Amino acid sequence: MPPPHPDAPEPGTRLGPHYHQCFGCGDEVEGGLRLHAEVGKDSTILAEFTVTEAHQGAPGLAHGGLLAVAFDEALGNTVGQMLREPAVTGRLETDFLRPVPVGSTLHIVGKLDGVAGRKVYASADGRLNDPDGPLALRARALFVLVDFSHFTTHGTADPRDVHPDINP
Ligand SMILES: CCCCCCCCCCCCCC(=O)SCCNC(=O)CCNC(=O)[C@H](O)C(C)(C)COP(=O)(O)OP(=O)(O)OC[C@H]1O[C@@H](n2cnc3c(N)ncnc32)[C@H](O)[C@@H]1OP(=O)(O)O
Repeated sequence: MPPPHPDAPEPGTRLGPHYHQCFGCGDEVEGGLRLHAEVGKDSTILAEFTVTEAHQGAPGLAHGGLLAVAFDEALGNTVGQMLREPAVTGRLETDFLRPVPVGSTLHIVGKLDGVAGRKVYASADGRLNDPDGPLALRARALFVLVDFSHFTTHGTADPRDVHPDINP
């Protein structure tokens, strides 16, 4: 494992949305997850979001795909903040261990597991209603480091939309 980038934010730093219209963390998306994140100890990212009625798959229960979005977001933040390089999800694997009811808050801890060339491995646990609550989900992901042009070539991004810190 490489050490975190020298410019990686310090533990305790609150991380705002990386993009205001991001479904995972944006504050301008109706029904979005509005996931909040901060830097934890030992190069972890602590993220949380509260399941609302907009996130249901069955009556009163969170949709599994939306829970996977939360992990994609938390893990993407872990990779991006700790390595300070743009990356995209190549693979995301999620174990659903317990149902997650509407109204509950999911507490996610993401960590880097390794880097091999452009491939970055990361994993996360999600606990119900308390950082020490019952384990509800586990996820593992492979992110691939990309040049910033990925977002301008394939998307409509103005660099400033994605993250002010990674403007060329
Ligand atoms: C900086 C500040 C940051 C701030 C925080 C930001 C927070 C952001 C939070 C956002 C969170 C949300 C985030 C989102 O939702 S990101 C949105 C969802 N993801 C995508 O749209 C990605 C779409 N895919 C692609 O663009 C390309 O396929 C990529 C770029 C991934 C690779 O195409 P590219 O042509 O560039 O590279 P390559 O094909 O030579 O592959 C390179 C290496 O990777 C390995 N590989 C690739 N795919 C897989 C796979 N599926 N399983 C296993 N391995 C895989 C591959 O074998 C090779 O390995 P090796 O042969 O070298 O050993």
